[in-house]
Amino acid sequence: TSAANSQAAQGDTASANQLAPKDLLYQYSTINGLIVGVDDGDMTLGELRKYGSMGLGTINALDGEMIEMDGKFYQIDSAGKLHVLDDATKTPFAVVTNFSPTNTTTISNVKNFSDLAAKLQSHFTKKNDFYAVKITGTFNYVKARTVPKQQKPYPPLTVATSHQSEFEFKNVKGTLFGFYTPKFASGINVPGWHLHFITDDKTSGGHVLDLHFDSANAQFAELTQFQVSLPQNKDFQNVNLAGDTSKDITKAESNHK
Ligand SMILES: C[C@@H](O)[C@](C)(O)C(=O)O
Ligand SMILES: [Zn+2]
Repeated sequence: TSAANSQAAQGDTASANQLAPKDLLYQYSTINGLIVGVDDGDMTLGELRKYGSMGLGTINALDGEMIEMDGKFYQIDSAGKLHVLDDATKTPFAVVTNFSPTNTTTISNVKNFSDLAAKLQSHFTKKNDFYAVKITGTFNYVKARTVPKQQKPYPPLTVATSHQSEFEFKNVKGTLFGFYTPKFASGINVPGWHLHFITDDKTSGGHVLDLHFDSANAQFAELTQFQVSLPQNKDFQNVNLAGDTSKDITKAESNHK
């Protein structure tokens, strides 16, 4: 009947325009997948955008760092150069959200990464939610890395990151974006803070290893929904993901020097 058809049409329209909930953390694959070298995925960035407008990750063959800003995906390659990624690009690991910050604050006198983490956490009311944060401003110093493209058979992430390029930005205008994952989800995602960086002039950036700055603006979103899309390829489905990877995650994700 025409009523049923119009109802169905409305339904289709709604689903077509349906944005993922603003309190959802959506990820494709797990950090343990990358840790053991599952560096190819089947999720395209065009598909990933349906779940979030802001995010981070990498692209197939672990070819550099990826950051999503307002629905646009960027790669920072091992030379530290930024490229716009097209929707057909695939990712083996990405974390996104429809970023709708619920509160904004100024973060000041940040000495290093762990000081930033402590200052951010002081704004959290709940210890076991996920959070997204966007930090904008001029940073006195940002140290960021980019991983080089890997060849098959892909090595563990700790091996790939042992060949990473590191870049030091001084008095740089840019944006840090990333997520806080509670420790209980370690292995599915990176426990604590995982931040990527993009310069305002969109020429460079990377995975944040360390930083210090006088003052910047921070916007937070509390994420109470958590969705993991599990790759159905044999690479992911055949590996053992049950090991304790906490030491490897720390080694691969944090600053060494
Ligand atoms: C490419 C990697 O450096 C990644 C996914 O950003 C990470 O593990 O931090
Ligand atoms: Zn990263």
